[in-house]
Amino acid sequence: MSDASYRDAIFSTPLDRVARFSFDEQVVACFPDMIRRSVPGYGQILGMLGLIAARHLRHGAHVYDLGCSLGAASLALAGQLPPDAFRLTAVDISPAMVERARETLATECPEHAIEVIEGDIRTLDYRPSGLVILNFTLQFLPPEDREALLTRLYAALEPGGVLVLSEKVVDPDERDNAWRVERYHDFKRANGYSELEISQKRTALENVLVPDTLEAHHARLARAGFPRSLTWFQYLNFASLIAFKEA
Ligand SMILES: C[S@@+](CC[C@H](N)C(=O)[O-])C[C@H]1O[C@@H](n2cnc3c(N)ncnc32)[C@H](O)[C@@H]1O
Ligand SMILES: O=C(O)C(=O)C[C@]1(C(=O)O)C=C[C@@H](O)C=C1
Repeated sequence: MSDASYRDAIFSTPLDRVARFSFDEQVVACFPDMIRRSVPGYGQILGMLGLIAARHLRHGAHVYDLGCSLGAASLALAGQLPPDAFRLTAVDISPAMVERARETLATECPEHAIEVIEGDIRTLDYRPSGLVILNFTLQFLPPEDREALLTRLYAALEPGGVLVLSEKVVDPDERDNAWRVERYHDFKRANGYSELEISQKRTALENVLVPDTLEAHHARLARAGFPRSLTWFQYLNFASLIAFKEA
């Protein structure tokens, strides 16, 4: 997938006006490089999805990859589980993402039953599923729409089903939060991003990516119906949670 990807240089030159970040063709063209250089632990999280599925997924159960972008989470599952282990629906609202994800998944894992659909995950009709993946997607929904989606996903999960939720997070302690964000910017610099790129992207993401605290995530998952959730991964201000439906 990354073979056809360009290096992310979107925010490398000064922009008169930094537009709101959007998942358009320009982002699609460099997305694998952008997300790998911008999300600490991204590869490790993808690597765990197959192991989580192997432990929690009933053979042949349905999986959703919501806000799939180029299908990296679906691809990770297909790389780790045989074709008869699951069926999967990957969904994204960006036509440019969906087009590329379709091509990639058809080429890379033709044996697996994976469909890619263009749609809004807030209004989709969900079928009974064993695993739902929200890998850095919920953070892009308006905060007021998040609980309703999780409530619908809880209802769609089969007994024993699990939801994996990866997010950029904020720390409620101002000093701790500042430390994490500063080290995150160091992480970006170490990955080749300039001060200009870091600051212009930050502006572009304002009010587009609205992060919650881990506490807010766990409380919201509980209100949505999940009796238990835990944070299984954290790297600076990026985390992944798993929420369980009772068996
Ligand atoms: C950071 S990317 C997700 C990365 C991807 N899950 C991965 O693991 O590589 C967020 C994605 O969510 C999608 N998205 C945002 N709002 C959405 C919505 N309401 N319905 C469906 N997809 C949405 C965006 O188009 C974008 O592709
Ligand atoms: O670059 C940042 O500051 C990010 O928050 C990274 C992040 C994300 O968390 O989704 C933001 C937008 C792109 O989708 C890729 C990664």
